[in-house]
Amino acid sequence: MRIADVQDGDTVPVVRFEGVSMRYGRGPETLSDLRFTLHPGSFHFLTGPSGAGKSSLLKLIYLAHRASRGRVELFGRDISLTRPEDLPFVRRRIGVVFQDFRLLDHLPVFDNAALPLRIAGRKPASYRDDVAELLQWVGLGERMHALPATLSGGEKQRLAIARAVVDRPDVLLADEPTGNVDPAMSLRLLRLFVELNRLGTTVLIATHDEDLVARANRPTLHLENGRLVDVADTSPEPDYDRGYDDEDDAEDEA
Ligand SMILES: Nc1ncnc2c1ncn2[C@@H]1O[C@H](COP(=O)(O)OP(=O)(O)OP(=O)(O)O)[C@@H](O)[C@H]1O
Repeated sequence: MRIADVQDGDTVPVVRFEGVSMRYGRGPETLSDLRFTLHPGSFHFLTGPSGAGKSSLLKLIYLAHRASRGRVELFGRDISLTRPEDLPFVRRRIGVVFQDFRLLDHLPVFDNAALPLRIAGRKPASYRDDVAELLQWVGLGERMHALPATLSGGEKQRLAIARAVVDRPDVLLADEPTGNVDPAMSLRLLRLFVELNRLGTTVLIATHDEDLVARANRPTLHLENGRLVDVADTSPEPDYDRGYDDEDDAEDEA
């Protein structure tokens, strides 16, 4: 699949970049003339060498940074015309896994994972079982009462993922979500992202994990020096379960 392969449809795109550039301060352009569209329910990887601008692109979508040129649309709205007081509502529709996790150190694992639900005003009784099940799935079932400071890097990463997906956001942005986990857990997390996508979430994952990209067989946005370039589609058929079966699940969850 090539980046120009944008499906036509009547639905409003979730993300649309038209000639978007950005720079940090007065520095050179970090991203230049980006044009792409993410349609509802799509699943893309974002690849490219270190420093190519992957995290910066995610920051633009998450509204943590403004474009210096061009037009960024989220959910059909031109972000430059959106009132500042409305931006938190836009952001709430986006689940993010940051490279540095951004966990709340004073809250135990369970409360960190459940935070988006609490912010949305849900009562704990309505989500307790769902959050526990999700934490079980990401291998943190035994660590629900632990504080983040006592978790390994991989555990923190899995907690950050659980928090990002728990409220089934309209969009999931994940920056190197499998950077700290072993290959079996990486596949498990891929299955979580695929399932979330099946339920309707638009997914964009920045990664260096070539195995993950090959297994998922989803279209790729590829950055080089801050510009999107076409990549040839050489992926095999989707194969989420290779080397991984339900018995493994049962063992992990036992
Ligand atoms: N806060 C910042 N201030 C100034 N320059 C920055 C800032 N953040 C990133 N950059 C620069 O922007 C460029 C793109 O960085 P970015 O983190 O987006 O790349 P990346 O593709 O995500 O890299 P990696 O794969 O290593 O995470 C790099 O040259 C980086 O040094």
